[in-house]
Amino acid sequence: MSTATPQPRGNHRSRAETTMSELAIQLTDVSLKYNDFTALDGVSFDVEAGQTMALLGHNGAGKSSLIKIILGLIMPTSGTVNILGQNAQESQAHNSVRLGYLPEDANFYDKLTGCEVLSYFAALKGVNQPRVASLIEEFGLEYAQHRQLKTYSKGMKQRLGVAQAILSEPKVLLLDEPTVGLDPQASQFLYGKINQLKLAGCAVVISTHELSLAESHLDRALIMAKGKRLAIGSCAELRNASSIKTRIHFSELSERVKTNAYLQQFYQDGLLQFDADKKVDIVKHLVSQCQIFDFEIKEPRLEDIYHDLMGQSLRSSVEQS
Ligand SMILES: Nc1ncnc2c1ncn2[C@@H]1O[C@H](COP(=O)(O)OP(=O)(O)OP(=O)(O)O)[C@@H](O)[C@H]1O
Repeated sequence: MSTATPQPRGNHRSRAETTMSELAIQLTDVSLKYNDFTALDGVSFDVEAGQTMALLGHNGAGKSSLIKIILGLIMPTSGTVNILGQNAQESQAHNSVRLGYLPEDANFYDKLTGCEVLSYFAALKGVNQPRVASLIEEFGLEYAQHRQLKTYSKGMKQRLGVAQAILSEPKVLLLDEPTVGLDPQASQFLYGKINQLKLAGCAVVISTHELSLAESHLDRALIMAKGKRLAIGSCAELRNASSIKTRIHFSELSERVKTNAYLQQFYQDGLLQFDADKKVDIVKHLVSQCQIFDFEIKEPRLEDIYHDLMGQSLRSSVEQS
């Protein structure tokens, strides 16, 4: 089983350089049992302020359970959870303003209007009415704000749910499958909003099955399988952990590549195929030694990496049984 452990990350500071106060979310060795069933098994990860972490995994992998633990809604059976520098359970009341949460299948009382729902949460969180009005407008719900929720479509309810989650401009935002039911424009708008919050220092955790959408917006991903951490890292780090090769296609004659002492080991079926961490060296050789400038690099997408790592995990658990 491949596991990408957190390495010093491109633009990000290494763990040693990150001070405790910048770690918005910190879970250490967290396990959770529902009666005899182990839903989470020794999961550790952290999220820095201003970073987006995607939670990925099969149905029942434990993503929603992790989010509820971060919120302090359920207690882990063991392990520690620190949110914004405080223990999650002890600081639950205080955190209700600093944390924003969109539950999976968010359901509000459907006799209320959209405006009433947001105003209710605004009152709970001490948020003023102009903020409610501006979110209703931004999320394209102005025309329906005085209609009861039972007249809303799924996507309209989801927009309202996301508006509710970011109402108090939280320091930690937890979104459980936020793009389900959203049309492509609304999804892009949501990720745009998330980017704004990140710039303001918000740590964002998104549980999602929509990998291609999440890929360009996440800083790191945590891949869960059967309650365990399967892999964690940036897309580049996960690529390195995956067995899927990066490929370079070139339109020019490949004779120079075939005969190059370094490149020939990666040459196969008319293209170069190699592990992601060799990319820089290979491109340097192509350009400086072979004078080949017209080529296309095809890196594995997050979805391919996900399936590969899940497959490796499945094979390893079959071998162990
Ligand atoms: N209250 C509960 N009582 C018993 N088992 C539970 C409870 N809540 C969740 N589980 C179990 O814990 C496991 C993890 O559930 P969880 O909802 O965290 O998964 P998930 O990764 O969010 O799944 P999905 O992608 O389907 O939403 C599942 O096997 C689920 O059946």
